[in-house]
Parts: sequence; C-alpha cells; structure tokens
Amino acid sequence: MLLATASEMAELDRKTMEEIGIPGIVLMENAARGAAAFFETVVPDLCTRHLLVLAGSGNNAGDGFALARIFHGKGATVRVVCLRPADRLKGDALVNYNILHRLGIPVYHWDEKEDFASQFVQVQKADVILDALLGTGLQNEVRGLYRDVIEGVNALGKPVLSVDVPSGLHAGTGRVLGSAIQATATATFGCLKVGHVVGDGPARSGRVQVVDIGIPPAVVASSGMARWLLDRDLCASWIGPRPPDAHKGRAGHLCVLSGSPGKTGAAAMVCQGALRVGAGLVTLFVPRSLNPIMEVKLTEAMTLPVAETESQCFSVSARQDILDFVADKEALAAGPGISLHEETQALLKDLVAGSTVPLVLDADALTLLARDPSPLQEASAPVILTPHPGEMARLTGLSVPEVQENRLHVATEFSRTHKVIVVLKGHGTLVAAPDGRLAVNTTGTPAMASGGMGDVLTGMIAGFVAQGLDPFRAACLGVYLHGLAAEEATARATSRGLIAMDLLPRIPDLIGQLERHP
Ligand SMILES: NC(=O)C1=CN([C@@H]2O[C@H](COP(=O)(O)OP(=O)(O)OC[C@H]3O[C@@H](n4cnc5c(N)ncnc54)[C@H](O)[C@@H]3O)[C@@H](O)[C@H]2O)[C@@H](O)CC1
Ligand SMILES: [K+]
Repeated sequence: MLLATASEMAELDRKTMEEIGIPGIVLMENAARGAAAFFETVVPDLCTRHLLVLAGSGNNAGDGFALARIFHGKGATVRVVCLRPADRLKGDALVNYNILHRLGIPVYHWDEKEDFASQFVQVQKADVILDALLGTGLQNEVRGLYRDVIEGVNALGKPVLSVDVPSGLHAGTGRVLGSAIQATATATFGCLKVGHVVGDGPARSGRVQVVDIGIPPAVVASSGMARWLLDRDLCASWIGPRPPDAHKGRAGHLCVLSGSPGKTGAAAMVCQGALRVGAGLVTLFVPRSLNPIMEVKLTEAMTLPVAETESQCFSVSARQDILDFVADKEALAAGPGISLHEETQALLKDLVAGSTVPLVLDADALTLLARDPSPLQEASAPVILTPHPGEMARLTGLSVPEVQENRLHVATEFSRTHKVIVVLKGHGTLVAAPDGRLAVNTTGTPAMASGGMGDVLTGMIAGFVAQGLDPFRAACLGVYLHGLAAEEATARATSRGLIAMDLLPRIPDLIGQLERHP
C-alpha cells in the first residue's frame, strides 16, 4: 500500500481539484461521509451519544464541521468547539462552518486569554470527542491553547476519533510535535500517511481506516510516490512465478562469506535462507580449516575453502581468490560470524571496494564498517546493509535510544549519505534506498528475538538479489517473508521458543502463496 507524506497528499488534492476539476468541497464531503461511516463501526451507538467536535482553522476543521452536520442529521447531540475566531476560517472550511449556524448546531470559539478550566467543561460533558484540530497542515510545535486542549483530552480517557491524523502527530514522520492526541481510531483520507505507520504513529492513531475521497487512481499512479507499507498485495506484485524453463544456472549463484570458530551456524543459516527463497546455487567461502565442518553442516550449498588466519578467521590473502570467483556470480552476502579480526577487516574492505556484484552486508561486517566506513564510498556495485538498532548505533555514532526514537530519519539519512540500501531491523523494519524509496514492514512477531534470525534474513535478501531482483525489492521481499514465516511458525505456539531454523521450511509455501495471489 502506498504511503503519502503531507506534501504528497496536498499535491494529490491539488491535482484532483485543479487538473481533474473535482471541487475541494466534494472531496471534503466524501472525506466526512467516509469518516462518519467508519466512526460508527468504532462506536456503534455513536448517533445516540453526546459528541464534541474539536476544530482548528484549516481544512481538517472543515472535515470536522461536515462531520458535525452529518452526525447532527443522524440524531446525535453535537456541539462544536473551534480554537480560532471565525474570521480565521476560509474556503471549504468556512462553507461548512456557515452551514452549522443555519442548522442551529452550537459552535463555541475559545480564546487563549480566557480561563481554560471554564472553557474545558464543554469537553468534559461529551461522551465522544471528534478531533479535527490539526491534520496534514501541522507545521510546528503545538503550543498554548492547542496543547492544553490536547493534553486535557488525553487525560479524560474518553473515546477520541481523529480526523485524518491525530492532531499533533506529524503526517510525514510519525513524530509528536510538542503534544498529540491519543486517538481510539483515525479515519484518514485518500492514502495512509507515513506518519500513521512509523515512530509514534501506530500507538497514537489507534485503529486506522483509509477513506476513499474520490482522488482518481490515475492521479495517484502518476504521482511518483515511492513509500510503501509492505503488505501482501504489494509484495505479490513484485514477485511472479518462474518461467517453465527455469534451471539452476539461471536462478542465480550467490556467494557467501560467513563463519569463524563458534560461528559456523551463522554461515549455514545464511546459505539455507538463500536456498529457501530460490537462489539456484550457493557457494560458501569458508576459512580453510573449518571446511570439514561446513561440508557436514551443508548439503545443498557448496563450499570453497580459502586462506585463513592463525585464529581460523578469513585472511586478507583470500582476497583475489574470492574476487575472481565472485566476478561471474550474481551476488555476495558477507558478515555473519566473520569475526572482528584485523585481517578480516582488511579483506572486507577490499571486497566491498572491489566487488562487481551486489553486496548484502550484515553483523560483523557492519561492526567492521562502523570502525571504518570508507569502503562504502568506494563500492561500485549496489550495497544492502541490514543493521539492527545496535549496529545502526555503531554505524552512526548515536546511542540505541537515539536510533530508536528517530528510526525513519536515521535510516533514510544513512542511506542517502552513503548511497546504500539500509534495512533497519526491529518492530516495523524499515527499508530505505538512496533514491528515496522507503518501505515499512508489517510482518513479524516478538518471538523473532532469538539468535540466528538475522542470518536467515541476510540469506533471504541475498537469495532474492542473486535471482536478479532489484536490490530494494529484494530487501523488501526478504523482510516481509521473514516476518511472515515467523508469524506462521508461532501461529499455534507462544511468543517464546521460536528458533531461526524453524522459519526455513515455511518459506517456499509462503512464496508460492505470493506468486498465486490475485
Ligand atoms: N481538498 C483538500 O485539500 C482536502 C483536505 N482535507 C483535509 O484537510 C487537511 C489539511 O488541511 P490544511 O492544509 O488546511 O491543514 P490543517 O487543517 O491540518 O491545519 C492547517 C491550519 O492549522 C494551523 N497550524 C499549523 N500548525 C499549527 C500548530 N502547531 N498549532 C496551531 N495551529 C497550527 C495553520 O496555521 C492552518 O491554519 C487534511 O488533513 C484533511 O483533513 C480533506 O478535507 C480532503 C480534501
Ligand atoms: K486531526
């Protein structure tokens, strides 16, 4: 599903009105009617209740005035509180405001200078609050009367139905600007906004429904919007069935650099993750003396023993053998369990700079790049990094809480600055590409908090890359299916005890379901 920012949404509205000729008042009416229908499913006896519409001064307020009229018509007791004087209203909002007076719906204008407590009594008397203070037009920190009202409403604990966006939540970033409404449910217009699904958005928005307000699909299709929620429809549109004459030589050959003493399991999981998403062939580079172990551990994947250090880690002198082998393959996944040995660091540096095929870098490779990110500058092939918040913190020099509080900003900035695809793992994994594409994942479970999950994901993403998928889409599909496999595996279990290998046998079926999805 496409996600819009505030400015993209404004542009969709503008094109619909100016280029297609659908009047703004029609869009506003569609918005209000759609929102009303949704709100009635959230609070089933809504039309017998005492509703209070809180309005600001823009078109969000206009939606609120239209909703006041609609619920008044359905028999609800409705009052409207507007935080701005009437002479600040204009356009479609003013049209809907004027209708309220003719229908005898009470409207109160609050004044910053008057006693807040005596004004707020109006809100306390209501059963349900409709929040139409601020929508996508939110510009800066919420202060003064707006802030007092928002905090007062949140403290009441009554059902709050938000119009488009919980007021105070930034539609583009999901950040609370000063203070934001805690909504029970939100009816949003035209498109889901980025802010509903990242940062504070999911917790603030409650149940969210997208209302079709009549923006023609062609207007959306020609918009160039490139942010998505990773859902089944989208992922299915990015993966088709294989041609009937497929053979392993054309299904992609992935090379894997993974493993060291104590970490041979990581290497096995990367290889198997790749095979389970359909990589035709997988070759694992392995520190020479560990080869007998990997020969036993792996059946379908091949191994290629290469030069090692005294501590059985990858040696820099393996560099040429690896680059020569990789040159006519399709992708290289590197990092899980490769150790932080200085020689391995030197090897990784040369591989990142010298690889002609796309790279997927994870785990120790990320820790090594945090010490010295300069190889990323030299990479000529596409690079995908798959950090968890701790690795992202190391790469950026931020603390883990700083990364978590600004996930969207951190992932997109790192991607843009270093020209790499960033997969920032965690609840609502983000995939950010340097060209501005962004995806937010919807799958996964807390049961995934166990060792080896990341190794399987690295293999899955690299396996898709090896099959020739666009690296951004490969990362998205890997992330989506990885979470889905974990959901499947825990569908009848608890949120504990899932191990990474449990995901593997479920993956082919899930891909099949995507391929067959209408
Ligand atoms: N044709 C359209 O453009 C449509 C717009 N729609 C609604 O219109 C909304 C967007 O309308 P607007 O662009 O008028 O913006 P909003 O109504 O979201 O807010 C803009 C107003 O709030 C003020 N404001 C901004 N930040 C503030 C802050 N921190 N504290 C106090 N006041 C602040 C601005 O000065 C401006 O007066 C959408 O969220 C949606 O609800 C819908 O009616 C559908 C059609
Ligand atoms: K709102």
